Amino acid sequence: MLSLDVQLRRGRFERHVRIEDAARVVALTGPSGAGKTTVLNAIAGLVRPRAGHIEVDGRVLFDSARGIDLPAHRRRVGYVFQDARLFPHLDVRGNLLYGRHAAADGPRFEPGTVVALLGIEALLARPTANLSGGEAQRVAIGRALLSQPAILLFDEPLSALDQARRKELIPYLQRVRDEVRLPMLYVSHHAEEVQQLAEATHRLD
Ligand SMILES: Nc1ncnc2c1ncn2[C@@H]1O[C@H](COP(=O)(O)OP(=O)(O)OP(=O)(O)O)[C@@H](O)[C@H]1O
Repeated sequence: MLSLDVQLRRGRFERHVRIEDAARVVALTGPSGAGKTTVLNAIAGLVRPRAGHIEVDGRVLFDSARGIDLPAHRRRVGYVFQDARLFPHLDVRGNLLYGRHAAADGPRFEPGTVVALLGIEALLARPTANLSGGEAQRVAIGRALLSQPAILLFDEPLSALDQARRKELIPYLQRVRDEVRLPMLYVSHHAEEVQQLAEATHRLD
């Protein structure tokens, strides 16, 4: 699970955030500019907190008092953004395998399992340019899983989709939640989405 207690600063924005929750799937909500993306970026190692600590399942990613600050590529964070951010020069298979890592203790997520979980078998040879928004997000989630993450971060992954596509993607997110059983931090503005996906909610005001 996630244990985070950090002092964040981005330009003139400064705030303290503490998330200690026994729940495995936590939604992060709050108004625009409250710092939700900054929290995700701090966990991913893309923003350095001024002070504090970040732990995932007891593994320390950052601890200012102990001088620990793992580089982003060693944090084992799977990050899914609003837009899928797929590589346009690679087909779906190439995107899935791009960030593939063999974890030291053997890969936990295999391509075949991940492809089946997300229902993307038929897309493997497709270029990414003509995927629908929902298909692209499923590929982005698959790519994140194949990097063998210890935690999944979602930054409003449904917000670029229309209502119908949102409804289509929710069951896949629920399957990921229930079958891969990783800690998840899920940023969303939508109460209904939060209620369908998260076990607990942490609000930044
Ligand atoms: N690189 C940066 N330089 C300066 N200020 C920044 C930078 N990145 C973010 N900020 C500021 O930090 C604050 C928090 O931004 P952040 O993107 O984390 O908010 P958010 O809660 O995710 O908002 P939204 O819901 O609109 O995505 C904002 O005031 C933003 O302007």
